[in-house]
Amino acid sequence: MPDTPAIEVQHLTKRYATGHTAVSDLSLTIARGETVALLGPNGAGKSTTVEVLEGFRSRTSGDVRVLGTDPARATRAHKARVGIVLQTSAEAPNVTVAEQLTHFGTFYPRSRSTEELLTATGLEAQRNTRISRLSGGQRRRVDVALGVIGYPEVLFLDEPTTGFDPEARRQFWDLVNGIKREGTTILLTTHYLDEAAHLADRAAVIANGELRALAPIDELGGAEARTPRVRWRDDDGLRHEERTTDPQHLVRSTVTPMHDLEVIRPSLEDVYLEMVGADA
Ligand SMILES: Nc1ncnc2c1ncn2[C@@H]1O[C@H](COP(=O)(O)OP(=O)(O)OP(=O)(O)O)[C@@H](O)[C@H]1O
Repeated sequence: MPDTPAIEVQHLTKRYATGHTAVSDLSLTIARGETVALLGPNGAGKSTTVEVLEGFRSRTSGDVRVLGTDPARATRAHKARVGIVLQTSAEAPNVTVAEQLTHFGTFYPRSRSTEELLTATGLEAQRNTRISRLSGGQRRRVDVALGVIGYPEVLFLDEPTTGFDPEARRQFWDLVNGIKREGTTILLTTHYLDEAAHLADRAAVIANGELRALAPIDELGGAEARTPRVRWRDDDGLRHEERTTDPQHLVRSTVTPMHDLEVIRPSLEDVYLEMVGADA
């Protein structure tokens, strides 16, 4: 059924045994081939949501489908269509990179060759290196190689570049963009807004277990949130602030002196922080 959305979440609620509601009435639909970034402060409910979608966690109520299947009732055939890159890696430390990739390939009905994966992840030079000897960034690449080994139609990436240096992060983005171009649907959890801006078609902002926004990154918060602000002090030292799409006009048409004049264009971070408010 190619018309089925890749991911469909309707009114998902998860209440833990502690009584804490981690996710509350969350609904979102992700089309096939789309990359969506899940953003939100610590404790917002991102991991809980993703774990329900991965089939690792039960839900209290609501309907969830991944490739048309309820992950709570997933068969082996369904699991083979989904790639998961968790925050913590599960590789065997004493085998080499090539051995690990070849071994995992046997778990899938159709798998990428070890050579293709080594090239795609830039790990050719480490093919005979034991996993325990890899740097954190190299290990993360192995994680991703294992996540995409079975040609997944949906890929879950949970904070994939935490701890990366800026260059490694850029290389990793190239890798993910390549996977994206193959038509893979990606749900990416990240705390880096620049990562979301580079990789995602849309971002879902979650705070306090609730979906606050789901929109293309450059439309998050709506036009109002992106309207520039003009700030100044008058002769008496009083502060003024106005939002306007035409700061030049405002400045020209103000007849009284404007001191400490500033024009502030809200950044993605400003828009995000305003959206998550006191939860950040
Ligand atoms: N097993 C659990 N039992 C009880 N409460 C939990 C459990 N796991 C998570 N929580 C709580 O549910 C809320 C949401 O947690 P979750 O891990 O989904 O947030 P998150 O958005 O992924 O946060 P982070 O960005 O820190 O990873 C938090 O208040 C957390 O303390």
